[in-house]
Amino acid sequence: MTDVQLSLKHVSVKVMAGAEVKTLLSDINFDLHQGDFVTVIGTNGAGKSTLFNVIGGDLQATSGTIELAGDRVEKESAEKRARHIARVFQDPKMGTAPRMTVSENLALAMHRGQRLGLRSRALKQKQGEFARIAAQTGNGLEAALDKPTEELSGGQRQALSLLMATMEQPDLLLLDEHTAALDPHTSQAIMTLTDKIVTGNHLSCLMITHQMDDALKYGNRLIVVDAGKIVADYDAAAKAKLTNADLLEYFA
Ligand SMILES: Nc1ncnc2c1ncn2[C@@H]1O[C@H](COP(=O)(O)OP(=O)(O)OP(=O)(O)O)[C@@H](O)[C@H]1O
Repeated sequence: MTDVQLSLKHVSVKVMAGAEVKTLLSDINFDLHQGDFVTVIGTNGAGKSTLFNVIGGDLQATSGTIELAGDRVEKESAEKRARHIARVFQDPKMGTAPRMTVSENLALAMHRGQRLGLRSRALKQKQGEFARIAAQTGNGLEAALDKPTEELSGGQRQALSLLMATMEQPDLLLLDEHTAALDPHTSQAIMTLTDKIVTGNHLSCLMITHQMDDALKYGNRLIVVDAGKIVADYDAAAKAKLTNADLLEYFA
């Protein structure tokens, strides 16, 4: 576990807010190693999503460098960085094409970039494989392969987003409060699936969550973002000793 998969050095993001310069991220230094599963917590407005946006290229760093899977990417567009990064958002509607069926969505995600084709014969040939993949979710997705995703439950749709995001082993997986819109039971089911996929495939992953129990339970490292800075970084051993109450102090 020594390969650095993501490295941010002196990354700052400043934007103009009216006549004033607003600092969104300030001198972020952070290395993520291959297979690290890091939970990210912090108050509303702390800069967690901004951190994901600057890693993903939706926001450009004002200064500093970002290295991803050995490539310098801080000047690259979000589209170019997408070859390395998969992201799952809070809204289950964001990750799938609503009018397309589950099978069609899986076909689009398969072989990232090289589309499998959406002709019915090609899809039929893959039904067995799609059913096997969908069955991992444990929520009946395999019985809904021919349904448009807009007819799925939020939990099924988010499970599909997660499967699609991770199908081709991204260099980096960004989970942006991906269980926040789900009921507690469904949220836990998606977290169980997330853990299975991330740890089972040894993926490098950053996961933002407001659920302190999940921040403690999952992953091998925990970081705290506050006012645009990483103010705490707990490795697996330190994280194992943390309690819910310790984390809540960051929100006092
Ligand atoms: N493009 C932008 N221009 C100006 N301000 C921005 C921009 N993007 C984010 N901000 C501001 O930066 C701060 C950090 O926002 P961010 O969304 O990263 O917080 P967060 O930690 O993800 O919060 P939450 O937990 O509420 O999702 C906020 O004050 C937000 O309004």
